[in-house]
Amino acid sequence: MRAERGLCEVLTEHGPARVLLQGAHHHGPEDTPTTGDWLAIIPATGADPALLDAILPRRTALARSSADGSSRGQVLAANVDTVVVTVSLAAPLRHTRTERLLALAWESGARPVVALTKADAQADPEAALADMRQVALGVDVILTSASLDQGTEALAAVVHGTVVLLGPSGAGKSTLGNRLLGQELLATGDVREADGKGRHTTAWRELLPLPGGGVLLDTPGLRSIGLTGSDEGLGRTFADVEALALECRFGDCEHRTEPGCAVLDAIAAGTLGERRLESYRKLLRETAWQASRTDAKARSARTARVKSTARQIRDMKKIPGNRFNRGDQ
Ligand SMILES: Nc1nc2c(ncn2[C@@H]2O[C@H](COP(=O)(O)OP(=O)(O)OP(=O)(O)O)[C@@H](O)[C@H]2O)c(=O)[nH]1
Ligand SMILES: [Zn+2]
Repeated sequence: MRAERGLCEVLTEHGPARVLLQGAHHHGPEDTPTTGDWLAIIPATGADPALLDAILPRRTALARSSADGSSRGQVLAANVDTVVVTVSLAAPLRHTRTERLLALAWESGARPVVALTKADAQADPEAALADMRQVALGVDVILTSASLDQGTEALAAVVHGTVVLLGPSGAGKSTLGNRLLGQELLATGDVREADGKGRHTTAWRELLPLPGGGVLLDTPGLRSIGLTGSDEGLGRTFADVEALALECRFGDCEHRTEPGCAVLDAIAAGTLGERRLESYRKLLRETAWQASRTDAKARSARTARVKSTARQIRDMKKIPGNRFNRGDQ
């Protein structure tokens, strides 16, 4: 359920228990339990406390790179199935931020869903919905309003397993979480303003059971998460741009002024928004920087691999009737 220095709280078949982390489990993120992990523990005997034996392999891992620049990211939550990217309609939409969170979700191995919150605060929520569907490709986008009691069931229908809510402060994550839980278990902005404690008072790590099955995972660390040093997640988020880029004449096309650039052609034709390309570039720069910081060699190897694959695909296409050009490659 939660891990603090040297100690973690777990749920066992007999209820909650405290487990001591031994020295061997303090080396890296893979050896440190995090919320959502499955652990093998050595039960307490007599005066001896329960001990951590092993962390089971993680199906998914939401991570951010460590602030000290060390090469391994900090895993903020393990085994998350659904990431609800929460976007408030009460403020101007900032798509790059949404795309960053979508990339992070794909990267983790979980399935993202977008929840548009505060639909009551929008003059034209349907237009915002249509807009978001262009940003969140291949992702369910659900319009919700806690004030109007809208969208909770639709959202509950598309989330499964272990669920986390990601989004900026004030987006309505806690409010939405309470709707999914069917109880006021998370402190929302109103409460925080009333008791004067300010933001981020949800300073616990918890797994809260959802009425339809699964759990809601709420950890404070997830509230300020950024991108980790890999761009697989970006590839999923910007599948439209990446597919076009494969059609560019030059394998290392930067889609700026190059002739035969399929990306620029699509922008000129109005089938790809310019903002989308800018966002893609910005996030690529971020991951490139993160990646070069964490593992420059792996990064350049990957870049070379992608380029040569793109080149091969293009070369094959130039040869009519090429056996590699039948659509099954
Ligand atoms: N009008 C309107 N306001 C809402 C809605 N949902 C949440 N709010 C308000 O938005 C504010 C922030 O909501 P929270 O749920 O606390 O937001 P949060 O994302 O959990 O914020 P942090 O804990 O700071 O990350 C509160 O004052 C809520 O009452 C909604 O559907 N409509
Ligand atoms: Zn191009």
